Amino acid sequence: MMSKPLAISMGEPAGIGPDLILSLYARRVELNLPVFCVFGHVEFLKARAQRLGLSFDIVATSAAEAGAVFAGALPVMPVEGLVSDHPGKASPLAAHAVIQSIADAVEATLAGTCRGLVTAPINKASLYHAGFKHPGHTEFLAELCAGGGVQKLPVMMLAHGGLRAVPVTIHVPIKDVPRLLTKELIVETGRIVAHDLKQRFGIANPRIAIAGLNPHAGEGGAIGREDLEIVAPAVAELQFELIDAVGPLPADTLFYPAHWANYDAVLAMYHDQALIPIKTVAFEDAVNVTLGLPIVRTSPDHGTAFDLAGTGKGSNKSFLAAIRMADAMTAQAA
Ligand SMILES: NC(=O)C1=CN([C@@H]2O[C@H](COP(=O)(O)OP(=O)(O)OC[C@H]3O[C@@H](n4cnc5c(N)ncnc54)[C@H](O)[C@@H]3O)[C@@H](O)[C@H]2O)C=CC1
Ligand SMILES: NCC(=O)COP(=O)(O)O
Repeated sequence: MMSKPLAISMGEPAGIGPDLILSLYARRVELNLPVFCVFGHVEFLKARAQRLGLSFDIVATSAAEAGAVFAGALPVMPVEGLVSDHPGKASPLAAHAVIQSIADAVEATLAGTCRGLVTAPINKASLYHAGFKHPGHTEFLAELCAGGGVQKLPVMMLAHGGLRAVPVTIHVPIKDVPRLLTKELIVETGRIVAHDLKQRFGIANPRIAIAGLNPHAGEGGAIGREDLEIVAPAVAELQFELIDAVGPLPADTLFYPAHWANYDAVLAMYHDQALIPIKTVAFEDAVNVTLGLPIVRTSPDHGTAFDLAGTGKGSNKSFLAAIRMADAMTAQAA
């Protein structure tokens, strides 16, 4: 039986994502890549491949046929739109196709035609003209997966080996973090992380460290009261639910290797508190994985890298790691 493909959304056409998809496909045999299909614009992908000096067939097909096609040609689930090959120059005209490729890829994954989703980076600013209302994939995927019903809380996790960092608040202005950080949000995030580390990463009893919001986790209330009044009660609630959580711990020393090695995941209180440490130690290798959804979704940890798009000089290691992680997480459905 043909193995089910992973779905890959093409991402921002002016960015590095299409380059990495194409260059990885070119090395599919050497890298022993699992079957994947790209949700994207066929003529654009052909033009970018030509620009990069990559020569292989790119064919419009269906996800059901991807397994049969993959060895000889890159299978593409076509999206329509005005997508042109201008590396580094985002065009709002392409926005519709970029959004549609994500929506189609999610639909195919929810339907079980594809077994998991890997997204290439998007440039949100150029999507807003087309009505995109989300600060990132994470929030958009939660809406798509809800299908008009009640949305689940999507949880962002950046992972490399045993280092896993989760921002509790995600794409929000830093000034809003103290207001948005609630005991309920921390507890629900902790529950989802504990659940998905068990179910999707095979960790029987996940140990979760919870960072404080303030310097020194508030120093007993002297440097901000959120750690006493919000974070500590959330940790107590998680412990009451028999989740192995500790905190609030001072965030500045939490990512010292000998320290984080004691934990399977670190819950950080805001985006940069989680992402700066992991991107500093593992920018080329870390993977962004969304927890709490009915589908598996991974992506490289980096963005559109307009400065490198179309040059062939970008590293494809994080993208490769994202494919490998989605493959491993969905192996039972292959
Ligand atoms: N999952 C997604 O869709 C993501 C999208 N973005 C978007 O990407 C855009 C650009 O964001 P930036 O903060 O500039 O981050 P970026 O990751 O695109 O670039 C930051 C720096 O890292 C370098 N870099 C990035 N990827 C690389 C690679 N594969 N190999 C070698 N060097 C690489 C770039 O050349 C640049 O110097 C923004 O619109 C942002 O929203 C950012 C992160 C994730
Ligand atoms: N910095 C990571 C990031 O912004 C990725 O967001 P998303 O598009 O995966 O939600």
